[in-house]
Amino acid sequence: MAQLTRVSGSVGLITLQSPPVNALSAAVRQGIVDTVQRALSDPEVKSVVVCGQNGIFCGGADIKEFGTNMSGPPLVPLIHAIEVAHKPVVAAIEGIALGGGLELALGCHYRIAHSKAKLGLPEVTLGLLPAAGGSQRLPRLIGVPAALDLITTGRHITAAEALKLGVVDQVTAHSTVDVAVKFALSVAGKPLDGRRISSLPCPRPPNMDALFEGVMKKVRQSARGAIAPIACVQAIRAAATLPYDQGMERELELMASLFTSDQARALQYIFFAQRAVARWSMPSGARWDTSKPRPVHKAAVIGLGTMGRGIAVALAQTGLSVVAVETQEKQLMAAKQEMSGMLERGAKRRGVAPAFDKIRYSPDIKAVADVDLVIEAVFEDMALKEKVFQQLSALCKPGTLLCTNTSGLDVDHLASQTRSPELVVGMHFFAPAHVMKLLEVVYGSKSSPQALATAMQLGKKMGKVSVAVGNCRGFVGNRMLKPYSEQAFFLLEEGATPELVDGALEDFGFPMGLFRMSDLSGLDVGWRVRKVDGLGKSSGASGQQARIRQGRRYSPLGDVLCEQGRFGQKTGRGWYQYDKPGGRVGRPDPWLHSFLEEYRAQHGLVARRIDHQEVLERCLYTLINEGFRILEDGIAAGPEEIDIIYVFGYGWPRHRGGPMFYASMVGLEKVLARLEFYQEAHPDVPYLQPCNLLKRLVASGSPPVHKWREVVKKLHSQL
Ligand SMILES: CC/C=C/CC(=O)SCCNC(=O)CCNC(=O)[C@H](O)C(C)(C)COP(=O)(O)OP(=O)(O)OC[C@H]1O[C@@H](n2cnc3c(N)ncnc32)[C@H](O)[C@@H]1OP(=O)(O)O
Repeated sequence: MAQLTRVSGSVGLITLQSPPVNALSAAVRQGIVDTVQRALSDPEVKSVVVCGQNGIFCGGADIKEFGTNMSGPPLVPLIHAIEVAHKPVVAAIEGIALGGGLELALGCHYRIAHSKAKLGLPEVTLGLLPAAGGSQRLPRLIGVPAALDLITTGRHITAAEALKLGVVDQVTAHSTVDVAVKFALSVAGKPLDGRRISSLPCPRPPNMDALFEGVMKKVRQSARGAIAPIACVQAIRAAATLPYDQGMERELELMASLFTSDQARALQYIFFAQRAVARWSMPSGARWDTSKPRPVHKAAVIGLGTMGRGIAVALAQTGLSVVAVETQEKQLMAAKQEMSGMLERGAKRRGVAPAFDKIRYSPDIKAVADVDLVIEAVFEDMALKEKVFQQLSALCKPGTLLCTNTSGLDVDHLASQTRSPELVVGMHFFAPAHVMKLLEVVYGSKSSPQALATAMQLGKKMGKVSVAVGNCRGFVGNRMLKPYSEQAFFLLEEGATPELVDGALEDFGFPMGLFRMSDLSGLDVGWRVRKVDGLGKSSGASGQQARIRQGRRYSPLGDVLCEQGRFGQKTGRGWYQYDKPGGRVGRPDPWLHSFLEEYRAQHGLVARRIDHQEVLERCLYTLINEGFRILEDGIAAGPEEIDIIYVFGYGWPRHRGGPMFYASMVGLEKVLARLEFYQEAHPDVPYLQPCNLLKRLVASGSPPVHKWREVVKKLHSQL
C-alpha cells in the first residue's frame, strides 16, 4: 500500500506502507501506481517525494511472491512512469533501499539518503538480476566498473559510499523526509531532462572488451557454477553497448532464464531458511519467543589456541569485556601478539578503533570469577575438558553460563561435571572463529531454554548465523561429514584418485574437495580422533580382513599416510604434494598414485573406472541420508537447520540450497533408489542403508522440503 498526502503546500508525499520492510508486494505496487497518477494529475502538486513508513525506504520486491502467480502492476512500467513524469520526483531514502527499492529510487529524478541508510542491488544473492531497469540505469549513473562491482556482488553500501559513487545526490543526518521535501520545493518547475537516467549515455570504459572479459573470467571462477552473476555481467554489457530500450529487452530476457531456475529457488530458500533457524525450538517445546536470554556483559575464553584466539577477538569486537585465559605462559604471549594483530586488522576493515582494551589476558583460570559467560576452547580432549568444567563450576559466580567450543564431544557429559548442568551448552565455532559465519549452538538434555536463548542471542550479536541443534556425536555438521569422507576413502580404494574425487566435488560447487580440505586442516586431526575411537592403527595385515573394523568396512588409507608423516600442507605432503612444508598449492603426487596401486594390490582390490556421477552420488547421498537420520533423531528441528549449517560452515554451494534442499530437487525417490543400489553393492557399509524417514517421505509421495519440518514433528509426537 502507499499513501499520498500533500505537505508544505505543493509537495505530494508518497509513503510506502508495508511492514516490516515496505517490500514491493502487488498491493504496494498498485498503491504506487495510483498515488503517482494522482500526484501528477493534481495541479496543486508541483513536486513529489517518495519515502517509506517507519524509517525504511524499501526492501525491494516481495520475495514471498516469487514462485506464486504474481499479480498486480509490474515494476518496470511503474518506474518508467515516474521517470518520464513532468514533475520532479525525489526519493527520500531512510533505512534501506535494496533491489527493487533502489531501482525505484533510480527512476526518481533525485535521491537523498540518510547517513545511516544502506543501499544495494542484492538480486544476485537470490539468483536474479536487477531487472526493473537496475542493470541498465546504474551503469549509466555511476559507470560500468562500479556497477559491475555492486551488481555482481550484491553488496550493501553505506550512504557515504553511495554519495561518493554518485548513486545518491545528497546525504543528510537530519530528517530525510524533511530535507527531501525542502529540496522538492526548490526544484519544482525546473527542467528534468538531465535527471532521467535512462536517457543518459552509458559511459564507455576504455578497453571495454578486455574489461568485460576480465570480469567475466573472475566472476565465473568465484561463482562456482552459479548462473546469476554471469547474467548480471551480460546485462551490464548490454547497458554499455546497446541503446536503453534494447538493453531493457536483454535485461528481461536474461531475467526470464533466471527467474524460474532451480538456482533462484535454492537461493531464495536459503534466504528464508536463514531467518527460520533464528526461530528455534527445543524438544521440550521451549521456543525462541518465550525464552528470555540472560544479559551478557563480560565473557571469558579458556584456552588461547587457534579457536580460542578467534573467539576472544570476535567477542571483543562485539563490544563485550573479555577475560582471555591461557595457563601456558609462552602460548599466552604468542596469543596476545597475534590477537592484537587480528584486532587491528579487523578494526581497519570496519573503520573503527581496535578493541585492545576490551581484552584482559590472564594465566590464571581464577580470573573467570565475575564473568557472565565462559567459552571453554581448550584442546579437543575429553579428560582435559572435564577438568576445566569442574574448575569452572567451582570458580564462577552462580548463574554463569558455561559453554564448550567442541566440534563433537558429548555436551551432556561435560554438563555432568558441573553443579548446574542446566547452564551448560555447546558453542561450536568454525575456524577462523572471528571470520566464519556459522555457529552451532548445542543444547544438552539438561540445558535450560534460557541458556540456549543466551547463547543464540550472543551468537547473533557476534554476527554469526546461529543454529540450535541437539547433542550427539559430531552434532549436525561433523556427524554428516563422516559418511561423506568415508565414501571418499572407499572410492580411492576402488580406483579413484584424490584429484578425481576433489574434481567432482569442486565442479559441484564446493570451494575445495574433501582431500584438498583435509590437507589444509591436517590429516593428523582425524587420525587422533580415530585412534581415540579404537580405530586409526593400520594392522599391517592384507586382504579384506584388514579393512573391517568394529564389524564394518573401514579404510585405513588415511592412517597409513599419517604413519608416514604425511599430515597435509603443514608437512608438504598429504593427499597432494606441496613445494615445501606450509605450501598452499597442491599438485597431484605420483608417489601417492603408486602407493594407491600397491595398497590395492596388497588388499586384493581391483581398480575400476569411477566417474564424477558416482563420486557425487556416493559422497553426497550418504551425507544426505545421515541428514535424514539427524531429523529422525530430533537433533535438528527441520531441514533448514541442516542446510544453513552446510551452506555457512561447510562450503556447500549456496546456489544448490544445502544438502536437504538439494535432495528435494534431485527427487527423494532417486536418492533412495541410488542408496539402495549402492547398499546392495556394499552391504558392509551401514551408512548406505537408507534411513526410515527417507523411506517414509518417499512412501508418502515425497512432500516438498518446506513440509518436512511438520512431518518430523508429527513423527516425534507419535513416539
Ligand atoms: C520481479 C523480481 C524483482 C526482483 C528485484 C528485487 O527487489 S529482489 C529483492 C531484493 N531485496 C533483498 O534482497 C532484501 C532482502 N532482505 C534483506 O536483506 C533483509 O531482510 C533486510 C531488508 C536488510 C532487513 O534485515 P533485518 O536483519 O533487519 O531483518 P530480517 O532479515 O529478519 O527481515 C525482517 C522480515 O522481513 C522479511 N523480508 C525482508 N526483506 C523482504 C523482501 N524483500 N520480501 C519479503 N520479505 C522480506 C524477512 O523475511 C523477515 O520476515 P520474518 O517473517 O520476520 O522472517
